[in-house]
Amino acid sequence: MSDLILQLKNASIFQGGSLVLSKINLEMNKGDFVYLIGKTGSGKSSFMKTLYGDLPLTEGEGNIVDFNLKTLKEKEIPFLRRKLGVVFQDFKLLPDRNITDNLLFVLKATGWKDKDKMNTRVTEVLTKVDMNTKGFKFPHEISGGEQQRVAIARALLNNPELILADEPTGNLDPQTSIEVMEVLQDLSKNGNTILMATHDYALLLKYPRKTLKCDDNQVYEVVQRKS
Ligand SMILES: Nc1ncnc2c1ncn2[C@@H]1O[C@H](COP(=O)(O)OP(=O)(O)OP(=O)(O)O)[C@@H](O)[C@H]1O
Repeated sequence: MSDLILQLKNASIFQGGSLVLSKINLEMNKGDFVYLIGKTGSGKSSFMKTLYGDLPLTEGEGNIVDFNLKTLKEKEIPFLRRKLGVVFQDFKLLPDRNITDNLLFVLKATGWKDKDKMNTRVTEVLTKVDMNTKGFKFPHEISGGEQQRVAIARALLNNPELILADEPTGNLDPQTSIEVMEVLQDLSKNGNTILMATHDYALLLKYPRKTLKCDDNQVYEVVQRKS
């Protein structure tokens, strides 16, 4: 099996007919961690949306976890999403049920049937983010950082081949951002592949990794200087 998880060749991204990003070229292999940075409105979210099938790719080529983004059909999108773990800035937990039920809901929706296996899987992912003792709590009863850790656990449920994190620390204070970042770093050390959009430069300095910048409709690699 190839280690290539994501490949974009001259991929251009449009919103409402306007060019947002032109001719992106990118390869990500299993285990890579890549940052996507850029000012507000520079196209980070549009880039992410294209990768999880929310925005069609109309120009250039794109392959992600064995799906062709150019020919992706509406009915294939749920199957693409099952191979991706998507984490958003605003956590997107269901407010009307506790943490365990939030995760069980996703397992049910993605075809899991065996109750014991489902409970085991929920325990496994909550343990990875150190939230296993809080499964009975409702989202409003835990902090923002804890909610984001649960959202990461939810993204891990189906063993995704690629984690797409769109400003995962955008709503968190600096200390809590570091706690969430430590979780992502641990996942990366354990072989997970992660693309993270952020505008938090403090995190880039603390955890230097390959960095792509969206600016002036282009995406280019930024080389961080070691001080
Ligand atoms: N649904 C839409 N229809 C039309 N234009 C859009 C739409 N969504 C975003 N845009 C435009 O596309 C450009 C890129 O927006 P995008 O949200 O991808 O940027 P971003 O870098 O993620 O910004 P932010 O950090 O604020 O989320 C902006 O000019 C924005 O106004």
